[in-house]
Amino acid sequence: MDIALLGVGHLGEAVLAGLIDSGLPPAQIWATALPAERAARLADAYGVEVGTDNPSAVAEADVVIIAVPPVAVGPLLSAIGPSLAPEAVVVSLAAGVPLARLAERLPPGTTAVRAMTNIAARARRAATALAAAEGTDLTEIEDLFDRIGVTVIADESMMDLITAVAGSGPAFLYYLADSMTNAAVDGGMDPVDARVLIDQMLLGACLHLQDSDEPPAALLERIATPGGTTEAALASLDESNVDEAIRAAVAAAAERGGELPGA
Ligand SMILES: NC(=O)C1=CN([C@@H]2O[C@H](COP(=O)(O)OP(=O)(O)OC[C@H]3O[C@@H](n4cnc5c(N)ncnc54)[C@H](O)[C@@H]3O)[C@@H](O)[C@H]2O)C=CC1
Ligand SMILES: O=C(O)[C@@H]1CCC=N1
Repeated sequence: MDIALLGVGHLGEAVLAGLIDSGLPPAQIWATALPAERAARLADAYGVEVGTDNPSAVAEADVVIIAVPPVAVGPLLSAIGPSLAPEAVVVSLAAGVPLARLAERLPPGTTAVRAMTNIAARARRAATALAAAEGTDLTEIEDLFDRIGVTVIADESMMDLITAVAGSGPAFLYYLADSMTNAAVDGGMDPVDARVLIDQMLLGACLHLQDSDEPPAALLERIATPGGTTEAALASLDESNVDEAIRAAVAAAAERGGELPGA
């Protein structure tokens, strides 16, 4: 399968790195990035063809992955439309750009897919949701995204909410990591030790959560020894309405997905 990856920025580079790490031959990937100096740097770093000419990059591609900002999706699709192979599948990673909008800009009959993934693609631990018109065979695209993590098929009506929890989601954890690290360092902990311990705590907790069939609330109770330190922390979080704040943050991200220029 030949893949074009257009607009390799933060997310695109994570996807590129993950795909190559998964064993996808670099010769099967044609990427684009701007400006030309960035394209050259990426080509050196990953050993793939990286140029700035989108129509040339898609000419041989079976799958075209769009990783440009939402506002740039429409013009990009119009530019590549005439060069797309007749059976090409176009997968947009852009937040908030509906399938209908993709279809409007593509040649009639082109298969369009929305994929919401995240920055953990680099570590091949992305959480990806795919949405497409009813009846679309997503097997090949699912296999492709399975190389860089876990993939689910979703209804398009869920994509803004999925963007909030899966696409933006890692930022919520980095926010927590940042706050905890600052608290540890402010309390006198060595910054290197704080980083090592907090990274490992997050990784271990997430692996345990993924391994367990129990809901997060049940795992949380097991840490909270009656009358102990965790209870004190949880009471403080509740007093600050952190649950409400997280729900509001998810809602704000989802709402923004519906408002993005390009949507
Ligand atoms: N950053 C993330 O963690 C996530 C991002 N997304 C989506 O991925 C897309 C990219 O986001 P980021 O990587 O954060 O943005 P970014 O700004 O880091 O990357 C976009 C890249 O596209 C390039 N670009 C723009 N127009 C181009 C064109 N016509 N041809 C070639 N390259 C072009 C830009 O130079 C830039 O390097 C967005 O649509 C965003 O909604 C989705 C999920 C997670
Ligand atoms: O912040 C954004 O708009 C993109 C989409 C999800 C994560 N980053």
